[in-house]
Amino acid sequence: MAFGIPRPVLSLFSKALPLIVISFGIWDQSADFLQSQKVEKYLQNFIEEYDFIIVGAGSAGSVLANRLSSNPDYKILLLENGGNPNPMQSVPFYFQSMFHIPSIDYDYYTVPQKRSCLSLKNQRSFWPRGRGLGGSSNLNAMFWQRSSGHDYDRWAELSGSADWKFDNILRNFKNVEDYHGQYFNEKWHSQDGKGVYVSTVDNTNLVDEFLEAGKEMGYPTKDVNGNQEPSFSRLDVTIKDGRRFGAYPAFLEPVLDRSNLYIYRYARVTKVHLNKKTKRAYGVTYKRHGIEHFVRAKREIILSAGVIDSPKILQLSGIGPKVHLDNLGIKTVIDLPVGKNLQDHIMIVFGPFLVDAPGKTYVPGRDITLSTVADYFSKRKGIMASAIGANAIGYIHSELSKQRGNIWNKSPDIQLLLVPTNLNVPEEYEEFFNIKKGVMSRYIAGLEDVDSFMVTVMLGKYNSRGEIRLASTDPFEKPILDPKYLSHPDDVQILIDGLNFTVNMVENTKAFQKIGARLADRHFPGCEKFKLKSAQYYECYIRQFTLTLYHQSGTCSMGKGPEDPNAVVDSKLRVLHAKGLRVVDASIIPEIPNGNINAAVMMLADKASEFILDYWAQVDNSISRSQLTRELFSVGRQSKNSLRN
Ligand SMILES: Cc1cc2nc3c(=O)[nH]c(=O)nc-3n(C[C@H](O)[C@H](O)[C@H](O)COP(=O)(O)OP(=O)(O)OC[C@H]3O[C@@H](n4cnc5c(N)ncnc54)[C@H](O)[C@@H]3O)c2cc1C
Repeated sequence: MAFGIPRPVLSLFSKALPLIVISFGIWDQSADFLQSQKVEKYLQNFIEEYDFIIVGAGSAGSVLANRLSSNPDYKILLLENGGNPNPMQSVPFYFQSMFHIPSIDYDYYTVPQKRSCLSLKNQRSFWPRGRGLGGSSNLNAMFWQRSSGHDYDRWAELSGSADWKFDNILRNFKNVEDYHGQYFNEKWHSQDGKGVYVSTVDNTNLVDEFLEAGKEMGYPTKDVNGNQEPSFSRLDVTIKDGRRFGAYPAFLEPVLDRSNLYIYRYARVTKVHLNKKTKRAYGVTYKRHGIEHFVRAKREIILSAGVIDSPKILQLSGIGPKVHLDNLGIKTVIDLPVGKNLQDHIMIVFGPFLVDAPGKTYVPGRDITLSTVADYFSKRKGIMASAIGANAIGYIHSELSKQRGNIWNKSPDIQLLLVPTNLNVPEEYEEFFNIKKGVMSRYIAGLEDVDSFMVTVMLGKYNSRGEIRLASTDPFEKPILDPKYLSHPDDVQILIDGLNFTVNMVENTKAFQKIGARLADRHFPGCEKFKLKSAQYYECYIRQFTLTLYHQSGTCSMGKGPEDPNAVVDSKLRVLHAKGLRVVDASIIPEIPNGNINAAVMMLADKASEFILDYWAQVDNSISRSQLTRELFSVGRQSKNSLRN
């Protein structure tokens, strides 16, 4: 008989884990410091120059560095503010234990939200963001979701370019994945050993019940990563042999020996320099181990610092809303809506749903045994080989969406995620999500050892719009983040529909009735005055327990061009009115797709690399190199046919 590791021991372990991570971080940074000293003298005497400078080595930056350095004629510099991925990040089960550790997480918080996040400390949502080679792909929950094709057809509409239609980006999705999941079909997937390794989660607790219940509700079991329709499926993840497989092993590690790819770790970019007259971006300032440097770009600078830091760097460089920059005394070089259009996926962790079927769900403290741990480290299997135990997913339309009609021409607006795990480590949850002390333990009091599960209900379409602004001109100060969660009434209604659907599915389908599944008969703290399962109760739950699913996007939105008041970049991701400057990361997303966005970010980076390589191949074929250099650095005397890029 196996004995569970008691909850206090689990708790102690999750507190000790950061120490191991921090120690590695100190060692890694010191090693980088010593190594950097070798080139420091050289750097002080010369201005370095590269064809392309990529800022940020996250999901997007890693793809770009890989693709652009495939041309040996191009000299690429990749500047990354963090170090190597931490070995502890490879264990999927440690997912949330990696939050708040400065060497790997930026540890951002929003400003207090007005009518949402009520159970969170100071009503502030905690936004972890990954730091280091691989960026947020080192810190994420590893769910691999492409979203609905309709979402990309919408990008094409918003950008005015057919380049972004689903049919025209399917190739890019295939380019970035190495698919070993449950639904291999070469029309939709690629399995060529390149790209991110995708598998299907191997723990199957409650999966049959969930998929059967989905069918009873009218949703077939299908590949949600092919031509997505409203349907249910087991969950695909970026996990290989029980280990996280992020952007670093997929795109950077295989090309570290390319002699034309230079990677500076612990290098934080603080400014992009633009020629005042021509608006050509010609270099960046970065700080590495306390020393400031300037480096020049011959062809392009590409910002891939993520949805928070790319707009921040632009604003610090004078590219942003004039009113905001004026307030801070920054001279506006280009007036653009940088930082606006902030979107996110709100998740409501809903439940607990109790079941009369012992062993069907994970009860930490009972089911995490020494042999679970031994199994993981010897066979890389079991609950520790998944992020939060989540193992199945569904995409549905809200009632609101159905009422508005035409559902076959638009993407499902709700995602459901099955998490067959009891919430019995309340203190950890409070810490992970910045929840007020005691809220979770009050909510689950008495249910700690009961078999139960949760369903996360995710708002697939974000109708509210938030923004990111600088707090000051200090590049090291965190910016002001305001998602304005639930400020649009549709967002509340869609989530209410999602909670309603979930209770209906759990309590009224044969598949779940067989195991006696039902919503626990208790109120979420703060919602006691509402009748359980009423619309008012659901709204209260949603406003109390508003959590992010960490998919912030849209702050340097792609649009139709200079006439589009919402656009920061055009359909080729070039910053409007500038030359030699692109943004390529989650910030260019004009409208958030309905699935987790890592796949979309890698896809868009692959697409951007095609734009860049095609463009420069044409340029190189049409003019000589010396002419090219003259073109790029002529100050105030750009020739008539000067390059738009
Ligand atoms: C906790 C968490 C869970 C998530 N779960 C999932 C999931 O399960 N599935 C999914 O699809 N998506 C998930 N996501 C979202 C997804 O991982 C991100 O949207 C995606 O990785 C963003 O990629 P990016 O290239 O835009 O930015 P990032 O990957 O964040 O990369 C930005 C990089 O730029 C670097 N940088 C920042 N500022 C500077 C600077 N000034 N100078 C130099 N470098 C800089 C950063 O250190 C970082 O490495 C999750 C995200 C988080 C944070």
